[in-house]
Amino acid sequence: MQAQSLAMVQPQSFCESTFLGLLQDEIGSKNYDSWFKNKVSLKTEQDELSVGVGSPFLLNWMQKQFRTPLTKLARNFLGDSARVNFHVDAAMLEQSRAEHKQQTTKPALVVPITNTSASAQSREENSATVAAPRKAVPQQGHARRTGRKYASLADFISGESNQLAYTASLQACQFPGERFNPLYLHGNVGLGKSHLLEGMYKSMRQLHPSLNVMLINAESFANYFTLALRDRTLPSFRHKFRNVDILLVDDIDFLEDKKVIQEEFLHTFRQLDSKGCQIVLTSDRHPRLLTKTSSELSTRFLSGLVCKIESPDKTTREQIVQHKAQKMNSPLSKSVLRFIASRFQQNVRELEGALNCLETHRLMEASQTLSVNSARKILSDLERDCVRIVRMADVDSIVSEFFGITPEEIKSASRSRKFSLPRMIAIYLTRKLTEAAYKDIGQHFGGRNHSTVMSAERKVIKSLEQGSVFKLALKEWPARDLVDTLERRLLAS
Ligand SMILES: Nc1ncnc2c1ncn2[C@@H]1O[C@H](COP(=O)(O)OP(=O)(O)OP(=O)(O)O)[C@@H](O)[C@H]1O
Repeated sequence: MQAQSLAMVQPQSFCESTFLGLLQDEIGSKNYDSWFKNKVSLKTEQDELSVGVGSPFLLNWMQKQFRTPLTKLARNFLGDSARVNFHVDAAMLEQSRAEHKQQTTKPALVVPITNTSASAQSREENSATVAAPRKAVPQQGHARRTGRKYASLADFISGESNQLAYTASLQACQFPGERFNPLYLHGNVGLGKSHLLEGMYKSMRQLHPSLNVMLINAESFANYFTLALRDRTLPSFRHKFRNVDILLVDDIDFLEDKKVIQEEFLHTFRQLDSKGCQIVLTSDRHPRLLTKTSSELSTRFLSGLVCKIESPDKTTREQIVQHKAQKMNSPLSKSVLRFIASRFQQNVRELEGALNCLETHRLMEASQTLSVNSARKILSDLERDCVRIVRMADVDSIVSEFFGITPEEIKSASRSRKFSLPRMIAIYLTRKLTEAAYKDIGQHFGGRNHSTVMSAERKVIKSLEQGSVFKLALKEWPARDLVDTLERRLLAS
């Protein structure tokens, strides 16, 4: 479209493309491309121009930044009384959510589970990741790329918190099936388990192009299995999964409580294991904490190397943030990056979120950099929105569900270990995650006194400090893993 100068335009009937062309001239192509191109909807009614945007967050920003040029321009079309109003456009909101979801879903390739013999396909075609077929019905024919870029091991920052997992991953890539089999990586959310798995996938395919490497998440495995059952294509399903050379499975905890699928996975596991194929699994918890997984399967997970990934220490966090900022070409200063690393300590996804947030603000302000004070202000807003409130009743239900007892039994007078261990842990978690005082906690847990509550709390702290194991009947759980798992569930509930 020919650019027209804003000043030259006389009141005329509204034409969206002309309006947008003029807007581009007015605010500059960069701003136009960033905030308007395919990102807004326009409607006019009498002297009002309605601008629809894709999120509530954008709404404020657009009002602040662009009301003046939009109003000025709208007057040329709608007359001197022209007004501009902004709203969140439901369709655009939906679309931006869908796009965001697409960008953040992990799987990349769809492997066909068909009746055609997998042996007819080349090994190269078989090396693939498998997407959860929630909507997409598996395609007939060859594996299809969806354009996802895999994380690479070169971008993984190693430090004390993940050194063992990182080294073991490198070893598994170099010597698949020879060193640690299975390799089981576990840790809290956002600590890099999927990153390592994808990195291994990429590296294994480069190092061993003749091997058939499969990366899949457990949910996809379950979905494909269900489809194969429905479509009576179990033989080809089994052929596909039991004929790989390397199997990398993300989020194996997804199979908890899914007996039939666990059974199927066990057979796949056994078959691959018997051939010495490398298997790598990731999970949010230690194999012993997979309480709803058959012991046959969970003991197999324990039979190789189990590595825990911890939250990164300060130095590693700083290195991660710097590395990510560099990859984004962000000019944020070292002090701002260090500030991010000091503020978000639990998981790397949060670090990334904070970095993205600050970088977006910087872009919106069209400034070269950002001061630590502005970063502090922006991130406190972000943190305030993320606070989760845990109630005592939440602790009751999460802890009792884990131990297979009722909330009433936790609060009962019984001193049996079956109830006293869950009670002790529930008291510790209540003290840690709620604002409740000892007296109120005691009251809540069956009218116990202040010193009983303090003593329960102290016992758990001691077990955590000593790295002890909690024993109940025939089961054993590393104290730290058990408490972390319950805490994570509570914070996610
Ligand atoms: N050590 C690291 N170095 C560089 N990036 C990291 C590191 N750890 C995590 N990340 C990044 O943090 C983000 C979250 O990591 P990832 O998705 O692998 O976490 P996860 O442990 O699989 O979490 P979940 O259990 O929620 O799936 C990713 O973008 C990943 O690249």
